[in-house]
Amino acid sequence: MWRRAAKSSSFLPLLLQLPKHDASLPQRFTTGFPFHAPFQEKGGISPKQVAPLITFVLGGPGSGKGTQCAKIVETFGFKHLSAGDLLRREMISDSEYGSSILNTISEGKIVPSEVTVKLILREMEASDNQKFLIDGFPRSEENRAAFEQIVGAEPRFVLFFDCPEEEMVKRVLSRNEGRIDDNIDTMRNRLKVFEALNLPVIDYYSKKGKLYRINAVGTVDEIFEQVRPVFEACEQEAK
Ligand SMILES: Nc1ncnc2c1ncn2[C@@H]1O[C@H](COP(=O)(O)OP(=O)(O)OP(=O)(O)O)[C@@H](O)[C@H]1O
Ligand SMILES: Nc1ccn([C@H]2C[C@H](O)[C@@H](COP(=O)(O)O)O2)c(=O)n1
Ligand SMILES: [Mg+2]
Repeated sequence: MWRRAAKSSSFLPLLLQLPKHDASLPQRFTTGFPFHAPFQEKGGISPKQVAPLITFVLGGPGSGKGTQCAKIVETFGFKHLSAGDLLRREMISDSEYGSSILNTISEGKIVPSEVTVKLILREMEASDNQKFLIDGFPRSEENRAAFEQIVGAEPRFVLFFDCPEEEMVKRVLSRNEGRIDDNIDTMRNRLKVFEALNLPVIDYYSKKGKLYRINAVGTVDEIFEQVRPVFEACEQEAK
């Protein structure tokens, strides 16, 4: 569907650079990671052939995802990939897609999935870390399906920072980081998009038994004390 829509989109040139399946290429260069390879085999397997541990971090705008990710990185050594940060970086780079991303973010809408997945995949491939916190993604069912299709992997678990709207509005409007979407009009749209597109994804992971709901009201440290045991349990499992 996105491909058809993309025909008249200014995102099209970027979409055309997406990795395509080519049986003559090593899988790593076609789908990013050889997720279906026998990861546990001993000997001769490069670090890139270890299955990555992926955690999605979801929640409404201003719910505190980025703030908590910083603490998770510090405590548990994950690589933090914020989809919004990657898009903002692409937006201010020389990329010809910058203005399309800017318009989409200014309106509080969602950038085509394949663009965002490509940016995430590039960072995953460039990283030596095998533990990824993917923040603000997937924002829609389309995001989720594109990740599964292009990267070929699923998250081990998903965090959901559950925060009341009025608290999110208050936090976003006092964030003061110069973000183009930190204004009341864009925030209203972002909240609508969150409810219409993001909540169904959260529901999907809940039904799969992968969702950890975190009460996102309280101090940063209080909230982190709910997050910590999730990662400690994950570390125990890996031993
Ligand atoms: N527990 C908290 N209590 C009060 N303020 C908080 C708390 N956690 C984060 N903040 C502040 O709220 C603002 C939004 O937090 P943050 O950027 O982490 O949210 P986010 O979920 O990543 O938002 P977005 O989706 O817009 O990127 C920041 O200014 C941050 O310092
Ligand atoms: N999966 C994503 C993530 C982000 N965006 C765009 C639209 C968001 O409003 C904006 C800011 O993201 P945040 O920093 O709040 O995570 O970036 C998107 O289109 N798709
Ligand atoms: Mg954020």
